[in-house]
Amino acid sequence: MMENVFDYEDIQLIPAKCIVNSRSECDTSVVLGGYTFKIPVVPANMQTIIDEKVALYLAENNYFYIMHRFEPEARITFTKDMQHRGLIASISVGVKPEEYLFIDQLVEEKLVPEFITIDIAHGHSNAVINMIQYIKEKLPKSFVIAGNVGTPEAVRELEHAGADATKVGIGPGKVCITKIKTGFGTGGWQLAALRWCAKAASKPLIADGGIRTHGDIAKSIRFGATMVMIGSLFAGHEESPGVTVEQDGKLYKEYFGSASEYQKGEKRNVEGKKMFVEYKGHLQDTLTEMEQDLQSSISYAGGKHLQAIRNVDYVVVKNSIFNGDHVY
Ligand SMILES: NC(=O)C1=CN([C@@H]2O[C@H](COP(=O)(O)OP(=O)(O)OC[C@H]3O[C@@H](n4cnc5c(N)ncnc54)[C@H](OP(=O)(O)O)[C@@H]3O)[C@@H](O)[C@H]2O)C=CC1
Ligand SMILES: Nc1nc2c(ncn2[C@@H]2O[C@H](COP(=O)(O)O)[C@@H](O)[C@H]2O)c(=O)[nH]1
Repeated sequence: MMENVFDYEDIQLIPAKCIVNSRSECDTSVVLGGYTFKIPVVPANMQTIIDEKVALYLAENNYFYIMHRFEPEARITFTKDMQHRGLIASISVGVKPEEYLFIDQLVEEKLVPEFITIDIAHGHSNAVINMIQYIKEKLPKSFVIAGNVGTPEAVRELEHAGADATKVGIGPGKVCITKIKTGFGTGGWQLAALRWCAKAASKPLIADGGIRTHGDIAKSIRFGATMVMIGSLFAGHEESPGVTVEQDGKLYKEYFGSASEYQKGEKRNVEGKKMFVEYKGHLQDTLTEMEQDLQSSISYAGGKHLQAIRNVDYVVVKNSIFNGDHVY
């Protein structure tokens, strides 16, 4: 049994002496797969979070992106288009037999996506291990992100199979009902699970799900993440692909799980739900605010680079950091 578990809301990082005169001196950039990105954040590869337009915007502006896998036939054209523009191609795959044919098709067309993410709910499986090995054999230059996992054994096995990074988080997502329907996952202790996985990881970890505030990004870095994947905080933008609805004069955007009935088109093995989040303007405003908040985090960590956050002390303040306040 795991003891002393905690989640984002239970932790406060402890400030160290500031070494900058302005937060603008703090550098939030991160390197993944040999590419440098502006912030250690990637919008979730879900259909209400990213589409071709959002992917293009992110890539053109040096933000990491991962295109979803729910329009499988569009991926070849997408990869060609992005690379034709001199941008990275970062796509997702599943593990069913047709996905092996898709990898073969990439090879036939001499297309090598810079990033391929294997996007599966229970990533600690032979199905994912076999897919990692297949991609690494056929497209050795593609950077493979594999997941999702929630244990050090899983991180070790996927890294051993050839994954270049692993994605941690089973059940902490805002539209996730895995924890309720199956009793399993890292929901409620995602940050502690990340720390546990980080002890085994020899390659980058992506913390996926459960980020509710920008401070949670810094906390993820502190506990071992190189990057964080975020869904709900990106769902409410003008550019977000989810449908916009109006109720009582207020705008909302649709956000649904990749394992929801809405995504699957059927009620079979449903582990996700749909919700509406408040409309919050343009994507770039959120990205800029995330960058500024992270610059501030770095200054509190007493450094000039993200790495400084890794070294700070922390306290566990069980469920109390909001003091009854709302997040915003
Ligand atoms: N991060 C998270 O907590 C979660 C994320 N999701 C998201 O939902 C989407 C759908 O995920 P997923 O169902 O994995 O993908 P798929 O629907 O593509 O399923 C992939 C394959 O794995 C099998 N499979 C799925 N779950 C299990 C399991 N628990 N044990 C054994 N085999 C399994 C499926 O068969 P069969 O359906 O017949 O079992 C299928 O053959 C993904 O985008 C994923 O990221 C879903 C749940 C949790
Ligand atoms: N259990 C489920 N998890 C899902 C589903 N669709 C996506 N996800 C995961 O959630 C995160 C985003 O989390 P958020 O807290 O930032 O909103 C995403 O990246 C997936 O890993 C689903 O249907 N069921």
